[in-house]
Amino acid sequence: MSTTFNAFASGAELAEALAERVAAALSAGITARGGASLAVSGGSTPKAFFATLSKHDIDWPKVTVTLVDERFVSPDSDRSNHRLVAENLLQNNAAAAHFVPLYHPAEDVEIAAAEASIETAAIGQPFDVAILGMGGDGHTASFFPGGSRLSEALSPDTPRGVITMTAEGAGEPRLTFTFSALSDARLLVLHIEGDSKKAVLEKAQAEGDETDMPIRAVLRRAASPVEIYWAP
Ligand SMILES: O=C1O[C@H](COP(=O)(O)O)[C@@H](O)[C@H](O)[C@H]1O
Repeated sequence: MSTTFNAFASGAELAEALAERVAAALSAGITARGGASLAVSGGSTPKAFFATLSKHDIDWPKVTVTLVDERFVSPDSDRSNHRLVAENLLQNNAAAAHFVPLYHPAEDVEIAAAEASIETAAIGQPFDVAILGMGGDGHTASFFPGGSRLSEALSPDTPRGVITMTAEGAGEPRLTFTFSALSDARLLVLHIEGDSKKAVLEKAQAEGDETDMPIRAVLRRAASPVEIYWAP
């Protein structure tokens, strides 16, 4: 599928433009289907974008927000993507949105993933918007190089849903939507910042094995066009 590269002079300019793009896509989804869905990434990159989007005038009660991936940690952990979203996105006007977490306080991560799959199945699919990030190792969502269930997560034969992942570079066990659940989002964005991430992207765009840099699966065979948003 195609990719487009949108470069901005600063993270603040990127946040404004991306929030504008996402707000328009969510409003279009609400007009067309009565509600809209937004799956967002965690990590350090999206904070400014979240803060900007949270102030947009959207019919937020009709928006369902979930996470692309999550660590198996409770929402009070500073490693929690749920916490990041609660503190930065579900604020201001966006406080009225409906949030569906991936983490559940289950006995183990497999049970949490099963519960997350059931609850997120109620969100209309495909997602109206999915915002992916990318780590310095070329992971996206929790598709980590060397991940315990990487080939299953990336396989087009694996249905939509949430599965577990463990990997050396991942820290805690992870919960992640499968490739099938993310790659056909009506608006599919890869949001990265910094020169080092641009270099990682360029490496991913060159030849090489998908499992070495799982972002390649998205760049090469996502069902939807990938809009890359980058700032230094
Ligand atoms: O582990 C994660 O990392 C990636 C990238 O995070 P960043 O801190 O380098 O921006 C993120 O997209 C993913 O959601 C998160 O769980």
